[in-house]
Amino acid sequence: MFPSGKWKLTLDPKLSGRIRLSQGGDVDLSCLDIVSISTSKALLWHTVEIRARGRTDNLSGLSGDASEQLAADLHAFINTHLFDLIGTETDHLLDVDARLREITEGNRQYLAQADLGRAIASVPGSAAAALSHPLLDPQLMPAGLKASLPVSFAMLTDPCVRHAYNEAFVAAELRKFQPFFDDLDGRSLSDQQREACIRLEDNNLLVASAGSGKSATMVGKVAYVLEKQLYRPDEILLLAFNKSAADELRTRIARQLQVEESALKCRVETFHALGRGIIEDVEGRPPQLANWVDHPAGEARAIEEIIRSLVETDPEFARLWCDLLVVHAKADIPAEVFDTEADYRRYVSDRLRKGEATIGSLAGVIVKSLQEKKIVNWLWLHSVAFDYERQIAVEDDDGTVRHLHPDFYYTLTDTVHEHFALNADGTSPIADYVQHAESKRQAYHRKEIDFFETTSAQASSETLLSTLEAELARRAVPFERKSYAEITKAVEPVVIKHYHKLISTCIKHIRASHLTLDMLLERAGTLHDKERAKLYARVVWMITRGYSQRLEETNRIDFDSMIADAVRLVETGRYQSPYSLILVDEFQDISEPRANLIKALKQQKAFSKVFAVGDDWQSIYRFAGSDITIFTQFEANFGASWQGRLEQTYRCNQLIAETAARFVQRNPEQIAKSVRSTRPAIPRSIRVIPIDDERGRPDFAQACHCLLERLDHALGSIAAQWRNEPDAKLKILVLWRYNLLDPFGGIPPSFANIEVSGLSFHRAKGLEADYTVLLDVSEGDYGVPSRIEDDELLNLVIPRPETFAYAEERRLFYVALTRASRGVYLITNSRQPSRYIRELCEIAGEEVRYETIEGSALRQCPACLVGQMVGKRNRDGTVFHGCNQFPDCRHSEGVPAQSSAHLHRRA
Ligand SMILES: Nc1ncnc2c1ncn2[C@@H]1O[C@H](COP(=O)(O)OP(=O)(O)OP(=O)(O)O)[C@@H](O)[C@H]1O
Repeated sequence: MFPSGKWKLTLDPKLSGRIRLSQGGDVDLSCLDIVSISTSKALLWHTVEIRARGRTDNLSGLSGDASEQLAADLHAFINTHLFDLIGTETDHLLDVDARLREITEGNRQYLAQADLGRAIASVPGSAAAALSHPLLDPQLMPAGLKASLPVSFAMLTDPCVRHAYNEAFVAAELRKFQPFFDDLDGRSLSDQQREACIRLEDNNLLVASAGSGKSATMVGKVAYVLEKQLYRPDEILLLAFNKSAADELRTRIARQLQVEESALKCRVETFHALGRGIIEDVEGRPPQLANWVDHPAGEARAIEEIIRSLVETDPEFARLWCDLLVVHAKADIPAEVFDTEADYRRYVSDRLRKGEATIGSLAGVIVKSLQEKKIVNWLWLHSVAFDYERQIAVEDDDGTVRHLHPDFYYTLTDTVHEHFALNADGTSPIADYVQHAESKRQAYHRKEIDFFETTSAQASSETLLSTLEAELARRAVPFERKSYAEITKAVEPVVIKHYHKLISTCIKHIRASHLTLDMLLERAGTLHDKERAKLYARVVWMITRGYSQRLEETNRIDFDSMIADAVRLVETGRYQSPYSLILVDEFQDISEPRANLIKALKQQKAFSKVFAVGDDWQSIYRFAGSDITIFTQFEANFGASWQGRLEQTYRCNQLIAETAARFVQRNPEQIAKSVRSTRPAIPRSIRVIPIDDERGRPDFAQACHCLLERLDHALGSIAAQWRNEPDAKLKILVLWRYNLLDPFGGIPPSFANIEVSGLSFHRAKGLEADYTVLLDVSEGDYGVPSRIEDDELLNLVIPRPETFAYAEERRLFYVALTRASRGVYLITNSRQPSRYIRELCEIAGEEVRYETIEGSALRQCPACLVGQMVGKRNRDGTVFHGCNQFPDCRHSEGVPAQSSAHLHRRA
């Protein structure tokens, strides 16, 4: 299972400052050439990565402890050699002393280890090389050696001395550069922004929060280092997540530096453009990218074509893929995994709801459980004729006639099939169920009805469908599998689309991490729905093979291969990086290949620095291959670092900022931050508008239009309070989880006082408005949180799966909540309000206002927090108030407590 095969590492002092790596042949790496040692976790094991000048080696197949130990041993071995060099090669130590004193005198600049290294690297001799080595660890230095060095060396050997120097430097610099920061990028920077501009350790991570001015800080940092002449403009690289972000950053930097954009010498790029540029630079022509790379829909189309050709040429694949679509469209998650029974019931009912990808309903049947659905879909797939819950009259011993409704009745052979909720030991989680099952068995037996049963235990042990098939085959029931065309016509397009998206993500991970089928199958065994996971593992493995073949045959590469090629060119030294300061925006969305490119650039150019800015609360691209742990475990990836915070938000008022922050931090895995707003809390600026759903789904589009009319009117009437220019309008963002909710058909209406735009939660990232309207904040597969996105299959390929339920959906909702400065409107299906609304109410209490679309206050249920108290009438005509979420919430007022449930039921 180890992709890179066996390896052996020899750390032997007799090798005179070299380590020997045997991996096929022997290679001796000089300790002086090694620039970094890091550990990372792949799917099943940990890896130690050794980066040396011109090469990178990965030692994989280690346990977590073993990788830590090996990294520590390597680190110690290299340092022992460095100390030997410093202790024995003393000729140039006085020169080093002079350089150190020169650089520290007059507190002219922030001093990172790299700056000291850069200063003394020009001194000849190995002692200076050892002292400027990036892995030099003063804590390991023998006390005797430390004491023998000149006083100035304390900057190198005593972290406290350098720290104290830098603290004093930052304080002085804040004073000195006050006028500079007072007017930067059109605003006065906060203290935290200023400090982030000044700090320049070897590795820097700025942990921000929504609306905290990350872009202003990046602009400020570039302006500051250029003002100080610490770098030339062409030594600075800024990496943005997408083209529009790169364009905006470029414009703002050029404006700040007062140069034409075309004359800007700092590079502001996307990863895509950077990778392409590196390859073009070395090879003299741009990389030959697959034709789907530049089109968002192109990749899905390519995957679709690969699937189609596999279906035509490989019967095994066709069988697996169809089973996946029809029988295993969604995971069967056991009840124990859900927080409450109500959650589980909702989950099951969502998956069974008519018209939602249920082959079962196409077969004319609405079933009661997910396992029954699996059976129905299997029967449909094999064209087996059956009746669901057909009524059968059975006479008991005493002559009374009972009517039974067996789950399945096979008309061709008059066979009855019951699917019992029984455990492997014959017990059942449902009271009296065992007796009930037994009485059914006996009744069929008495009436000599041909009968067989399946059980929940078989579903868990993956033998349900094989048992069903064997029982039917024994009775010579004919099977005829539906054609691929029939299947794709019957399966809802969203199911296919969902699989395409999942497959696309998995292909990236499988190729980037060289995952094998065995590894995927091993992971599949750890998921809840193992049968589905194993099936999917085989399917995605075959598609990945087809995908790689297609690239090879056409001599093309995809985006990740392009980045990997660029990394190779950097690591082997064929590309010489000009960048000494690399700034990375939206670092929370970084993927492994992109992180590798940053590391390669950083390691190649000696003494270069990385400044990454991001907000782990806004990491929303796990589907596109991002790995949040590169951010949360920054030091393990990049080495010792300074980590700063931006905790002041300039956007949301304090109520929204604080509520959203507490909401997202309910996931303990998110980094803890305190968020303060520069805008005071606007009371009740979070509003919930429940919409009734009398005829099927509530009409969110109509509700949205009514609300916009109302806002336009209301804001127009107080225009004097906010209008600063005659034509000014307030900005309203209408946001939705899925594009099918777009109430404007792509063209938002225009109003006198408000400027409306609409887009998905994902696309709203980075945008801001005065008010936001969030549509369909309801429970459901396509609701908030979206259940469909949280497919456990993603955990087959993600190195460190998240354990907190709907972690990414929570962050996405946080992004949506934090776009507004003045107010957020949450429009919800009154029958299925999102659990997230309840959480906001728990956090903000009375500050969340329930109202009608016209703006009249509604009375929120104090018990469940998501329902409203509505007037109800008893049979005797007396009136009481009860929660409209009955029976999920039984709260009522105005009736004696003991009889309230009873009255509700009648009401
Ligand atoms: N020092 C400052 N003083 C006043 N306003 C500021 C300051 N810094 C940033 N802002 C403003 O705060 C708002 C948010 O800034 P920006 O868009 O850079 O934040 P962000 O951290 O990138 O937000 P998000 O991550 O939510 O997209 C902008 O309107 C910006 O002009």
